Amino acid sequence: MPALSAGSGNETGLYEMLTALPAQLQPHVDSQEDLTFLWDMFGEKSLHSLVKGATIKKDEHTGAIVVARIMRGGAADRSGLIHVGDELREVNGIPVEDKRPEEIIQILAQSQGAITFKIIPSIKEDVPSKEGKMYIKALFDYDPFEDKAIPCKEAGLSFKKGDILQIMSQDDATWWQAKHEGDANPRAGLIPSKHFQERRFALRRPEVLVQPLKVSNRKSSGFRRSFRLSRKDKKTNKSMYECKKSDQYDTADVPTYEEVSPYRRQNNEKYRLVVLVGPVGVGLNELKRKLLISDTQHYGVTVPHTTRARRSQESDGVEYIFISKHLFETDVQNNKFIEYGEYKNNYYGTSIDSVRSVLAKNKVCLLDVQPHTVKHLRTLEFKPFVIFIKPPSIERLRETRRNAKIISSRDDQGTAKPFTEDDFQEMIKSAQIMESQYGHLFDKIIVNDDLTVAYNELKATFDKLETDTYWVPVSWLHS
Ligand SMILES: Nc1ncnc2c1ncn2[C@@H]1O[C@H](COP(=O)(O)OP(=O)(O)OP(=O)(O)O)[C@@H](O)[C@H]1O
Repeated sequence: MPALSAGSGNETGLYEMLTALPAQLQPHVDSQEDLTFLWDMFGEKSLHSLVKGATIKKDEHTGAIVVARIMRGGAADRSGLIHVGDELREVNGIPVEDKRPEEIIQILAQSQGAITFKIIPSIKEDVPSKEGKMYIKALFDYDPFEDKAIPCKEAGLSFKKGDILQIMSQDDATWWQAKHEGDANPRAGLIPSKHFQERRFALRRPEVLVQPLKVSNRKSSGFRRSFRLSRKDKKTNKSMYECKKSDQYDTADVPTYEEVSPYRRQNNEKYRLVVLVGPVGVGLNELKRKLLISDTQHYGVTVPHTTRARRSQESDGVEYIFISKHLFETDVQNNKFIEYGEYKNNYYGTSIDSVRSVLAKNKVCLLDVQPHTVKHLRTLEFKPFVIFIKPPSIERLRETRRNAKIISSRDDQGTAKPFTEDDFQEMIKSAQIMESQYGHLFDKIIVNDDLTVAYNELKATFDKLETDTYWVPVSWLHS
């Protein structure tokens, strides 16, 4: 650890901080905002690892060189000797008050052996915080080296969508400090705060986020056997299943971070709802069917509602729940449907109660919906686990789907037809849009290339879901 010794005697509160080994410098750190450089120190206990410790800046008003930021868990933080706002007076006996930060870099770069810092502590007391107890799930990819706003790129923490981060400090409203969950390295890195990132996304949104899920002008998209139904009505080219029309565009959603907590299902709890999402024809029904027949006692699916007349071979509550148009419309008004739509002058829909009834039988409910409805299902009651079934490359689609058939609304009878090249292209395009627009809601992505491989992966995912611990939104854990 850096040693602390008395200052020059007559200056009360003046520190000298000694580091045991030469400092490692970051001479090419960009000088952005008001921050100028980052110094690194070796602690006695980590002689072989470079530990980034703190950043400094020139105070705009006083011109003093002050400590701008202490990286949580780094050597400076663990030494407990320096704090944000402390003034740096000397480096190796050389006064730095009138120096520019770049010149201080030079002094440090030329230093050999132990480095002595002379620091005047700031008067401000550290406010105790609940640091290190908050976890967030990142909903976007972040690379500090691509970020023009970050005050110090080297101090940044890169992460990928879906990573779990432990928040170490929220003292700064713009730049939080965080580390990857489970990372043995105690030092935190800078990440944009939620508020700051939301503002940036909001400014960028026109190109990046608002991309309606409209694939082409072709009126394809089959009538789904599962009553996910078609994406668009054949004649009107309108989505048949809609909760709220505006949801399709999700302009209000700016995915940045979500606070999460670990959750493991207890034996006496209901199963988590499993939501399957994917483009038309990707094989959702096929995978769902295989799961269902693998254990009919364990897996279940919802029974859809319809206003069409019951056929002689059908039973109410088996193929469909048959209800009147009036009742259906009342239920729509009362938000009873997760999705609903109109096909050939009849309504079809999946009700929230139909999901509840599967779960009440102590079964795993397999539900496939359009991705924009997922956010309505993300509740404490359902704790949904969302699986995106993704198509493989177009070459693999051509190879694997040679004998497969798609039910297309281009055919009024809803009969199955072999896949066309257009079907493949639309499937891939639609999957890309789904992933870019809703990828932050997916807990798992399974590529349906070889059916058996995809099924085995799906089955393994289900098995783990029942026993393993997962990060879920904190709001799901407290009623
Ligand atoms: N991995 C695969 N390899 C080969 N054929 C597949 C594969 N997955 C699914 N299929 C076949 O592709 C066709 C479409 O699959 P499926 O009906 O399950 O798609 P879907 O996504 O549920 O679409 P829809 O909701 O329109 O029915 C079926 O003939 C199915 O057997």
